[in-house]
Amino acid sequence: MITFDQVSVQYEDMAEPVLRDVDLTVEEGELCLVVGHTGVGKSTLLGAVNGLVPHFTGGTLYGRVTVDGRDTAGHPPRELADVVGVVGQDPLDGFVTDTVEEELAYAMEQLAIPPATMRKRVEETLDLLGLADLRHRALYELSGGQQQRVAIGSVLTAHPRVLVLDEPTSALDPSAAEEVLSAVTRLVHDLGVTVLIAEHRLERVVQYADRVIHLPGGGLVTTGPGAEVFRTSSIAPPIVELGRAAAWSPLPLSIRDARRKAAPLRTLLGPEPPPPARPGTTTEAAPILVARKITVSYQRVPAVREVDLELHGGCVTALMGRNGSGKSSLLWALQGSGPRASGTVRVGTADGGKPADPRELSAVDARRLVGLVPQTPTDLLYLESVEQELDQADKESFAGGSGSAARTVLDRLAPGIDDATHPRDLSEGQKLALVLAIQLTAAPRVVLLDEPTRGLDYRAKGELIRVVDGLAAEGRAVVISTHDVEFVARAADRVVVMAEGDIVADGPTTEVIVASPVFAPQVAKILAPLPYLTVHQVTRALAEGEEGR
Ligand SMILES: Nc1ncnc2c1ncn2[C@@H]1O[C@H](COP(=O)(O)OP(=O)(O)OP(=O)(O)O)[C@@H](O)[C@H]1O
Ligand SMILES: Nc1ncnc2c1ncn2[C@@H]1O[C@H](COP(=O)(O)OP(=O)(O)OP(=O)(O)O)[C@@H](O)[C@H]1O
Repeated sequence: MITFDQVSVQYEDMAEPVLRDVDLTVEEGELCLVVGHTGVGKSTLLGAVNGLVPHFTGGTLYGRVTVDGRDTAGHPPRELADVVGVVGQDPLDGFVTDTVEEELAYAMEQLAIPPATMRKRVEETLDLLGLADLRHRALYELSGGQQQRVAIGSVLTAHPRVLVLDEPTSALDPSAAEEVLSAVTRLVHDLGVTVLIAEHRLERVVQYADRVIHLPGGGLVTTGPGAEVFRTSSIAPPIVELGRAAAWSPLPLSIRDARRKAAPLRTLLGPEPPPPARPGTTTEAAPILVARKITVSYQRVPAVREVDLELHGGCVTALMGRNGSGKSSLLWALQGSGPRASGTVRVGTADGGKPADPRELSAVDARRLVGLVPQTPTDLLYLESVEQELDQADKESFAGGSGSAARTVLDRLAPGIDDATHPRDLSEGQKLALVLAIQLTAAPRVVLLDEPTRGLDYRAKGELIRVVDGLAAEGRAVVISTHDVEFVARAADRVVVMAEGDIVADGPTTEVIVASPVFAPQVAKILAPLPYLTVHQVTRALAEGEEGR
């Protein structure tokens, strides 16, 4: 269905080609998972399938890509739209109409599908993706996850024979992600649709993949069954890390298979409580931020309802909850620039002065109290090069800055980004790393991160955890709004769960997520009822057990 014949892609300002002499065949009805580190070329590979690369991205494509027999060199994306449906990383980028219903119908209109069929498919898709209540909503009024659902729905309605999904679940809550992926799997099994998915949260997708396409770097592409590729790959979901640590063979890729193999491991770990998942930072007694009765409404519809929240220095809090439950709205209200219908926010200053409401300060002063990295980080990038962005951040931080603080953070999160690169040309993960670096340079006392792990690979997430640990150790309060349960298991001391604008759970991470069918990480599911969250806890417990003998 898809063939790559000696394909190389070279972008103008890069020394090396992103893809080099790639040969690849994807059969009809196959679901292939595309994996690789940030910036390695996954989006480029996917973009070549519908001609987006190089028709829209620039650069040069050598060799030949065909889809359903059509050569993409001679067919721009528009002429492939009846065969290939594409969902890109940023849903807003792809929207062409104004409302949910219009967007779901748009692709079908272009293909001149009869109105009665269109109606039926729109209704089916609204139900499938839980969008029925939002059908008349303007797209820009939706939460990030709701937008991603629409983007996926608008492609599914056209019933393409090839689906190309670039991180389709990055903004979805865990249940929505599962629903979308099982719907896609149904299309594969029942209709023979061919699917390519690039995804960093492998824990969500490995069990659905027929085959894994691995980009190890250097423009190379290798493929094989998941159980083989993950035996040695440098990126692996927790289930694979656990399987490797326990020497399970063949490597299980579903929770069910892993649980079957895990009985001896459970016995070995025994009844003792696991070692802590995180290095305990000492939490300060007095809160840095106190929010009381925060309410946020849009056109009088409440998104956040009278929420009370206290944030302590040294503590990392994860903010979780379904798409549209009010997480982003709460963060922006705390930071001061978002709408707040009522309620108060008080943030203590570093010098022990009178607590202030960030909403009442100048933007620069507010940013030293509360920093927020938004869900679409590109909103904060407006200069011409990476170097200019970093310099600007250093200038706005402490008294002028030394000119290298922002670069240091960036290099930890995503090494090797050239100063001269235009921020627009960075991969999604690289953009996020840049914005994080810029915000963290101002060293605010309260750091709010909205979905920071979108587009980050495991290595970058590990770095982000170290950065976050560092912030907590310096006595800052950190809040991370996220759907990434594996990240929460490793990064958070406390979990706050929102539902329909209210806080419905608040407690230590282990207590809140271990027994939750939605929020439990893979290790917890595999080892239940033992309260383990991370592979690291398991390997440490095993090592301590060895020493004890
Ligand atoms: N239009 C472009 N012009 C110049 N360079 C580009 C362009 N698009 C991507 N690149 C560069 O090519 C490399 C591969 O980018 P690509 O987006 O394919 O990576 P990726 O594996 O999808 O990354 P991520 O996991 O972060 O999405 C990156 O170094 C990126 O900076
Ligand atoms: N500008 C707006 N106008 C109208 N409604 C809005 C607007 N922004 C958000 N909403 C609605 O408010 C509710 C809360 O949105 P919010 O973005 O805070 O949710 P969230 O928990 O961050 O979601 P996600 O996990 O999908 O990012 C949602 O139902 C959303 O549709």
